[in-house]
Amino acid sequence: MLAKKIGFIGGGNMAKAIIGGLVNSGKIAPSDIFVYDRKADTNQALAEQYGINAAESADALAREVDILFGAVKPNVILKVLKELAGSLKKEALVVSIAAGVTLDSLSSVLGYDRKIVRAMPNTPSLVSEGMTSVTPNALVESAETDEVVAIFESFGKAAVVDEYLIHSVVGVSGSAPAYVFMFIEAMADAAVAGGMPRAQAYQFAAQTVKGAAQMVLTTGKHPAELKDMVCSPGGTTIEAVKVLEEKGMRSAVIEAMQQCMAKSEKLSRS
Ligand SMILES: NC(=O)C1=CN([C@@H]2O[C@H](COP(=O)(O)OP(=O)(O)OC[C@H]3O[C@@H](n4cnc5c(N)ncnc54)[C@H](OP(=O)(O)O)[C@@H]3O)[C@@H](O)[C@H]2O)C=CC1
Ligand SMILES: O=C(O)[C@@H]1CCC=N1
Repeated sequence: MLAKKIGFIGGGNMAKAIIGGLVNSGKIAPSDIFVYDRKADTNQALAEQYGINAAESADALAREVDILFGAVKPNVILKVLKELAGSLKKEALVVSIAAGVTLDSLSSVLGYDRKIVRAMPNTPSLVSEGMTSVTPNALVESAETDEVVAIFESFGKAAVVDEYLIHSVVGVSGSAPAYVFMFIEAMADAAVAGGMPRAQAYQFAAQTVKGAAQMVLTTGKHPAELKDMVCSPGGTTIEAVKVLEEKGMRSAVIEAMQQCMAKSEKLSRS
């Protein structure tokens, strides 16, 4: 059990995924989790769903917690953290999950003596399959970094990365569930076109993506070798592979991710 009080400023999609993952892990008591969103109904819904505490204000939450997650949009996070900085406990650690907001800009509003971690999680955290990067500033001790990694590992995988790699992380895991959902939706559409009921099509497509991912993670084989194992000579799969190559699937994915990473870089300069 983690004997720390953890707070969330912002109770939107990502905060909900982390809170859900943490509570489901059983590694922290829901009574040690606090949330403050500017919408009262969001606070109430999260408190009811997960048995956590809804704080009365951002300041009240900041005074209470040992680890504070900044889970508001990148364009407001600096203003929000600046306003509550004076209420934080001296030793409290701040974890920002905002895309494109650098450790330096976070320090500029929280104080250069504040322990800060930049993290980039993703929404599969909600089903305990998250992938999160963790980047501490120089003041964070290694035991504290381990603690933050352990928090994220309670609902998935986590790894420490250098700050310059965060743009790649945004592209390959932070934003990536969206592209995978589009892929699943497109596969299901084709199955529906072939006559399969919609719900069954989603089940077949999603389980196949999950199984293929599991093969990459557990067999140690190159993805190309795994693809070759599916392509029977003169068979069905190679026909699909040919069309995906003709339509430029690989370059579409690479270019899409490069745009995503470029936006992450642009956000960090603004
Ligand atoms: N969604 C994702 O997959 C991922 C998101 N992130 C990062 O997580 C952060 C949150 O993203 P996401 O959850 O998608 O966004 P959401 O818009 O879903 O959540 C943000 C929440 O914060 C609320 N909020 C805004 N201002 C304040 C304030 N001053 N005080 C308290 N609450 C406030 C918003 O309310 P309102 O709706 O009224 O504005 C909203 O409910 C972003 O910085 C994003 O970069 C990182 C990785 C993945
Ligand atoms: O779209 C966004 O900006 C956020 C960051 C990573 C995933 N969602």
